[in-house]
Amino acid sequence: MTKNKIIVPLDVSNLADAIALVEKLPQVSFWKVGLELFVATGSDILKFLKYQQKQIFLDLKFHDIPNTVAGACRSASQYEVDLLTLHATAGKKALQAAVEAINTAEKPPKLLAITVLTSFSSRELAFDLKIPLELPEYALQMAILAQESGIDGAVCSPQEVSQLREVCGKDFLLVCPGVRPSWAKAGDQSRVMTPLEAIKAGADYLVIGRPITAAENPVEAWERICTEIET
Ligand SMILES: O=c1ccn([C@@H]2O[C@H](COP(=O)(O)O)[C@@H](O)[C@H]2O)c(=O)[nH]1
Repeated sequence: MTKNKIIVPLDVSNLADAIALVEKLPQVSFWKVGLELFVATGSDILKFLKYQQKQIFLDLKFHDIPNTVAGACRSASQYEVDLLTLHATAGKKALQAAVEAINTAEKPPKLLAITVLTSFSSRELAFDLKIPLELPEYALQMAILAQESGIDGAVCSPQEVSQLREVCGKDFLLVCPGVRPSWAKAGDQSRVMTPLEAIKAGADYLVIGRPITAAENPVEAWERICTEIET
């Protein structure tokens, strides 16, 4: 079912607001917990989502030396979340250490490597970060690095997903934020596509936040997106 492909981020600053959002949208089966909420509430929100039998994407984007990344992944594994992120730019040794660290967990999460944050434009990548490759090529190289290190999948913009799918194959999980229906504002996202375009391009999951959570009527926004994808 297409709606199971949509992950909604709980980008709020406290547990009460997070619970209110989950209760407002009982149709959503997959929620993302990111830095803002996890730093504020720790594992309480994860326990709540587990109790509600929701799937959980813990998006903490680890980026550190191999030993520290491994320790963070080991600690995160205890929560039995479904997806967990780290940056591909942490490098091969850190990626491999992460894979090894979660292997001993009872129910290890799928690890996803961030390729290039969807808020980045080509211009920022070239001029601010001084990356000498074109953005799509750089995102692809980050995904290949992750795959060769044993990581399960990547987070990328929908604009790069078809190329990553072609090179990395059907079993490599591709999760896309930077998704905007035609009627929603892009905000700080630079590399966007509509939900239908992103699915057609080969994304396994779409992360759609503000178009739903900041809408006047989140339930209506969710249903509108599901209808757009299904038709
Ligand atoms: O490259 C990335 C990686 C993660 N994100 C996260 O996804 C959501 C997107 O929310 P919107 O409101 O739909 O913009 C947010 O939690 C980000 O931290 C991303 O946007 N890009």
